[in-house]
Amino acid sequence: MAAILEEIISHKRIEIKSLDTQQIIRNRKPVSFRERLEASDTMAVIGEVKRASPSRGDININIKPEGQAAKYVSGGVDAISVLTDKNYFKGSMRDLEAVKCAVGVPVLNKDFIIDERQIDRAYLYGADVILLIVAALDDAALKRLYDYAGTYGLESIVEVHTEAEMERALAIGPELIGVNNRDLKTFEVDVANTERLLAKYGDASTHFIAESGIKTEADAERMRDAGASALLVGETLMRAAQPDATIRSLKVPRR
Ligand SMILES: O=P(O)(O)OC[C@@H](O)[C@@H](O)c1c[nH]c2ccccc12
Repeated sequence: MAAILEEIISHKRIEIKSLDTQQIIRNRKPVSFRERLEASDTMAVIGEVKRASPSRGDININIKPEGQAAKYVSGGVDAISVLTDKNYFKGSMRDLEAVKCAVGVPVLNKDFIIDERQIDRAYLYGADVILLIVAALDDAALKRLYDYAGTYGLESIVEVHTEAEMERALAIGPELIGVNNRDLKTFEVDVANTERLLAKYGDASTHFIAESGIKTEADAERMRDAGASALLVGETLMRAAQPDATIRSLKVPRR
């Protein structure tokens, strides 16, 4: 496993020790991102609320997440991702809750999920979608957490970076696969990673979401031509003077 990811996960193991097992009343039906994606005739865009990151340092730490989310919605965003990891990304579950209260589009809890209690918490704070990072989980845990999220009606984006991870992801038959263009070992970002992986696996009956390093309309077209039907965009939107205009430019027509 990549060095930084390893460090984040070992910190996460300590952090989750203080999470309680709780009886959760399952009276909320999550909003489907997959349905929205399937109904869209343009590239779907997931806008991310990301205050900081280990590779970029502080990006926009004093942002009001609900205000940023409202700008994304006015640009026609299809979902909003909220980084909730505190230590490395300066986010929180309160950021997620604030966004959920402010918007109607599906909300993704972006974190390093290794335990069922984090999924309980995601549901409790209003998430509709969670992220499962293949590189952070063994096959049994990946399957177990994927199925557990499903019991809440939460959708999972299963994230891969390499061919080996793609094979492991496809083995559980997920509806949504995120292809990360960022190498968590070197922090290098290369949108050609999605092109390489989808050239080989693009025929699989799943939706592919291109993640990281997407800046321009030309990038969006490249990801579309590679076979992605959605984009996950963080830094570009967090730094944009007008995130709504940027989102509009990324929602390129589907093939
Ligand atoms: O800011 P960018 O380059 O647009 O990237 C967004 C998103 O892909 C990135 O934040 C991300 C992808 N996978 C993750 C896993 C954990 C934390 C963060 C991420």
